[in-house]
Amino acid sequence: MDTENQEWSNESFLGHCPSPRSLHTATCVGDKIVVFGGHEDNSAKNDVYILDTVTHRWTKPKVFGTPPSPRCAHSAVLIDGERILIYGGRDSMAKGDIWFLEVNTAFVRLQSELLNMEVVAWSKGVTGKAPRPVVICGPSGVGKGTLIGKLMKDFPDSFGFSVSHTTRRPREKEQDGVHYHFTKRPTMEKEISERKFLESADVHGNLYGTSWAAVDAVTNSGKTCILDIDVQGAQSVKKSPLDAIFVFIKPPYPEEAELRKRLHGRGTESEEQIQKRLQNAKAELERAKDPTLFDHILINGKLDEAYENLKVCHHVDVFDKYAGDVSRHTAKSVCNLLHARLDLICVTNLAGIARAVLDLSKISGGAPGITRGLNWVVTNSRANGIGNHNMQQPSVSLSQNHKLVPLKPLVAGNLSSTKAANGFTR
Ligand SMILES: Nc1nc2c(ncn2[C@@H]2O[C@H](COP(=O)(O)OP(=O)(O)O)[C@@H](O)[C@H]2O)c(=O)[nH]1
Ligand SMILES: Nc1ncnc2c1ncn2[C@@H]1O[C@H](COP(=O)(O)OP(=O)(O)O)[C@@H](O)[C@H]1O
Repeated sequence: MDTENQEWSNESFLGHCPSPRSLHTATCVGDKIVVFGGHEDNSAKNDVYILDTVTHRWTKPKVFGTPPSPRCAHSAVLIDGERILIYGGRDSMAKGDIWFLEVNTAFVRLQSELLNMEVVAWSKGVTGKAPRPVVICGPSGVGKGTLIGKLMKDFPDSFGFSVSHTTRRPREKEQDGVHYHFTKRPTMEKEISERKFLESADVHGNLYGTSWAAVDAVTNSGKTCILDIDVQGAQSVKKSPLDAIFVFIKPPYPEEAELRKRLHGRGTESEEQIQKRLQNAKAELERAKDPTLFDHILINGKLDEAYENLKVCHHVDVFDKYAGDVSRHTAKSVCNLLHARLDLICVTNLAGIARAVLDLSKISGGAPGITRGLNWVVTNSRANGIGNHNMQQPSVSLSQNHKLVPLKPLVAGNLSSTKAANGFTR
């Protein structure tokens, strides 16, 4: 439809077009239209297609991250020209989850430039302050594996390990898929060139890397993701949007002698390999002095003490997880919320019974990890007052036949005036 001349035309298009479908969404992003999901022949879909309205060409973009489950009848709205928020929908059951399809974030632009193709990236939306991933670094033999093992054993429901890929040979007790994904160098190099890795590095003569899938598997389960990677990897992750906490583990003095003793005690490396690891340890300890990289430096002298200290680093985050709890919101924070109206999305069911506002003003993270900091405010639209709010996710019935609507900015001025531009009263 030419909206200037008010004329319909039947256009032809090039490229890889989506199969016929219904109940999908088509979201305008500049000159492009991004189509997601929908319904075809009794099954829901979760694929993504992009139509360039200038060149009239369809493309199936390269997709990073784990996509949401197939769905139709969902809602979609573009946020800040960068990412499409996808809410709810259904396959055989109604859904109330939130996803972000990043179409123009820094991460997507970089990947698109590197691959010279259309790229999109999925990130799961999480309400409240979901736990931040934790990157653990330290020289070989310092006790990273031992400390992480204790944490995972004591808190299996809270922490999940990002299983790296490596080209080194498995040690006697190591299991493929649990400690590492053991692979061959040509295979890993090919996968790195296909951009399946968040970061990778040559360490002690072997390739190591964290795949997007490894991080997604943990973050999508809602657990805190723990990454055991070297300092080069930490530097790459620092530049990514993963928003992690960085912990460096140091040996007690004399550092080199202690590492040598522990590596000999572990008995998993040859003398030559131990020498190489000790040599690299010097550089790693030096790099750890960079005050911009690490949030916490822990000395693993007495194991129990180091473990208690490590738990303190994590506890900060475990408590953060609950800081966004609905019950903690006060009337004051709702007023603040109204001031951040450009960041709000309204969800209304067609029966008009209930209305929910999703506050996006505090979101953080994003692909390749989750997007955290979302908050729901449910209001009773009949009462038309945000005064009798409660903070909770809409019921699943709200997840059908809904629409996502970006709210308009408030009129300038004091909120205590009787009525705001959108009809909400205080
Ligand atoms: N960059 C990067 N480093 C990794 C990864 N996985 C493990 N490493 C690091 O590689 C180094 C060697 O690990 P490993 O062979 O298990 O030996 P260990 O450190 O002596 O237990 C350690 O510094 C690990 O932190 C990864 O995915 N990426
Ligand atoms: N605090 C500690 N004191 C003494 N030995 C330790 C301590 N922490 C770990 N170890 C031992 O040191 C060796 C290396 O530990 P490991 O966890 O494999 O190190 P990393 O994963 O950093 O290479 C293991 O044999 C482990 O039992």
